[in-house]
Amino acid sequence: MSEILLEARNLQISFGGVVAADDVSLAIERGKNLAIIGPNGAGKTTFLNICTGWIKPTKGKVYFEGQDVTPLPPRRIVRLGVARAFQIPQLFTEHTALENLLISAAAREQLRHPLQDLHRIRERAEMLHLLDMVGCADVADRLVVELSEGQRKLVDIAVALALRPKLLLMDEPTSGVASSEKFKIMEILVKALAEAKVTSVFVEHDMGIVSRYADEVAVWAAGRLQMQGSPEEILRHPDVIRDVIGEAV
Ligand SMILES: Nc1ncnc2c1ncn2[C@@H]1O[C@H](COP(=O)(O)OP(=O)(O)OP(=O)(O)O)[C@@H](O)[C@H]1O
Repeated sequence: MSEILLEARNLQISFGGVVAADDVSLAIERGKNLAIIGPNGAGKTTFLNICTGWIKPTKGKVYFEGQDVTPLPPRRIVRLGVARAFQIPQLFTEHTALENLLISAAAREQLRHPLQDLHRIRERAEMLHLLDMVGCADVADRLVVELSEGQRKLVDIAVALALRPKLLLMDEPTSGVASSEKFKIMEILVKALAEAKVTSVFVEHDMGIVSRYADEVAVWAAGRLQMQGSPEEILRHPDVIRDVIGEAV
């Protein structure tokens, strides 16, 4: 039986004259990979920012595992199990890949001075396993600044998984990566999410990626959720082809 992990109800927010969320209601099922598609400025990132508590809606609510998380600060929402990965990986570039995961583990365990106490963090084996899950075990001791963009994306996902999330929200996980590498990264990512039993939402502009890796697709336009359904149904819809994709996938 399907179970709702996160539910947004009637979200509303405007920035000046721009309506970035206009009565948005969306339910995310546990265990699914949901893709969000839509033109630039449609409000996709705003939706993720509301779910993580970074932006507070003027109306509407977000429920995570049935709990109203709308008024909570972002760090409390992270602790409940909602993690975020960004279009540009948010990593400490002068630290190694493993150290970045250890810092994440330290944040999870609420250690006060993670950077000073890195060698004392006990979760080393768990972090090495996460790096292995994203195919980056061999670069564990390399500085992030030396890694390829693709490796940084994967390490960034491992850093998010180090928080032991139940839900991972991602803004264009494969952007900035050569198209030949995109599918390889998504393949690794989707496998790692399944192994860690993490539900995901990812904003994506590449319809090839959406059709292959999303279980469900939500279409955004002008701050509104226009439709939601299976990739087969959504990517063939004439309105989606006309307004979002430009041509059939
Ligand atoms: N903090 C903010 N202050 C002012 N305007 C904002 C803010 N955040 C978003 N907006 C505006 O709200 C609208 C929706 O932005 P958002 O980033 O959510 O769109 P998007 O669908 O993610 O776009 P893209 O695909 O280009 O990333 C845009 O017009 C944007 O300029």
